[in-house]
Amino acid sequence: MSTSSLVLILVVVAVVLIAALVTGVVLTRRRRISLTQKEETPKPGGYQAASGITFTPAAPEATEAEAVVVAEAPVHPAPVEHPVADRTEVDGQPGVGDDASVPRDSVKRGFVEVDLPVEASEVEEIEPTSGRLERLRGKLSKSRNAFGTSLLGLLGAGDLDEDSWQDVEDTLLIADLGAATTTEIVETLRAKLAGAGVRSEADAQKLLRSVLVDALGPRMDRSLKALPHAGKPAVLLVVGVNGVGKTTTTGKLARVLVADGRTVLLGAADTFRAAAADQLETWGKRVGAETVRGPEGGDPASVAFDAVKRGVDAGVDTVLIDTAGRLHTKVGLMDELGKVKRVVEKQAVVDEVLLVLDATTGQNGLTQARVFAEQVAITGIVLTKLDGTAKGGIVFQVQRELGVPVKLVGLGEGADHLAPFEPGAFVDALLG
Ligand SMILES: Nc1nc2c(ncn2[C@@H]2O[C@H](COP(=O)(O)OP(=O)(O)OP(=O)(O)O)[C@@H](O)[C@H]2O)c(=O)[nH]1
Repeated sequence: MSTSSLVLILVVVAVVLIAALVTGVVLTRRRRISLTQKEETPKPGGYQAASGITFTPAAPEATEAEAVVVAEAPVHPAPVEHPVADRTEVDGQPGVGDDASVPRDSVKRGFVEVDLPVEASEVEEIEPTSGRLERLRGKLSKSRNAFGTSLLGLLGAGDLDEDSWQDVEDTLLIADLGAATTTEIVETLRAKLAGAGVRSEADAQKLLRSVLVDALGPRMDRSLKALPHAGKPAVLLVVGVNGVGKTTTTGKLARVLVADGRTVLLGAADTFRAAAADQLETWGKRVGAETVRGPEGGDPASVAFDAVKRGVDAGVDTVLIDTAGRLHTKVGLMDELGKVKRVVEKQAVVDEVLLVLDATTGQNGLTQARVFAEQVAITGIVLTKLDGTAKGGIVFQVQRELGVPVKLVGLGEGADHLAPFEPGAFVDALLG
């Protein structure tokens, strides 16, 4: 073999080796890029499961997008906008400076930034809601002294003469049961006492208990319509004149719901009182609930609208709206209340309109109740400050007047001093 043939063979072998090497490198790189892309693609549902389990236990049915927004809700009051329409780049190149737009996955980045452990540790322990009325029965001591004790003393004494029956009637009237309820109760007691053979205070207590419980409409539906339906949150409006305890009740109610594992959003539609929104926001923070508020003196209906919209977008279970209570005798405020309800109803059903009444105001509270009931359909009454009055009998009267059940009672300024109203437990507390 000549030298030139040997050189030719070596050159051919070298070319083949180089070609094989280049092909191998290219194939290897392609394979690695392909693998990296697969790893970056999220597994279906993986993101949703993580956020749902960790942050949204009350809404496992939420879609992936909803779950992410809900997870952000307690810590990011302002909704994360997706300004797709504002995207300025049209050539596929990233914008710079003022032309830069938010990437499509910006919501997920927000989710990563959420500092939940800190927020969670600040959320307070909430007292269990069941049995609260029994636990708080001591708070009704003023009414018990004025009402139960004297009634039992009168009835337990045996046969009652007309003067004693007059005393029974006066006791009921002084306790604010109202004329109609008092007459009804006295007539029932007279009829039953005659045939029941009451000989001791224990007999009298048993009879009195059953008559009073019956007068409180024990079969009225006192459940709070506060659970989501048709994929939307329940919406509750809290109404009443100023100072009765609307904001406090809204805050206490948020705690009750959170204690039951619900997600809550608060709407500060009381834009008339400077501190009301701050007060509500503080209540919200204590249970990790977001508060939507507007400018002071702003349009309450607009705040209520924004709150419900935010609640729907965030997928919360319940939206509680605290309304303004100034000037209840002025047509303006009542018109405003009607407007708040109508505006909210453009987005979701208003499930409850809770009228808050201050039990210490007696007849004045009833006058307020009538004015409010003419404007909006009241679905439930919250009677506050029962701890501060000897006139717990207002419960009987207000239910009778409005034909609407007392659903909750306020028994103190403490954060958990709000109890579901239960006729049996209430009468037991009054009778000792
Ligand atoms: N003792 C007692 N005080 C209560 C109860 N509920 C509310 N309060 C107090 O009543 C006062 C007024 O309560 P708010 O919640 O600010 O009343 P509001 O109706 O929102 O008042 P405006 O915002 O002015 O309309 C506060 O000092 C509350 O602590 C209750 O059940 N018992």
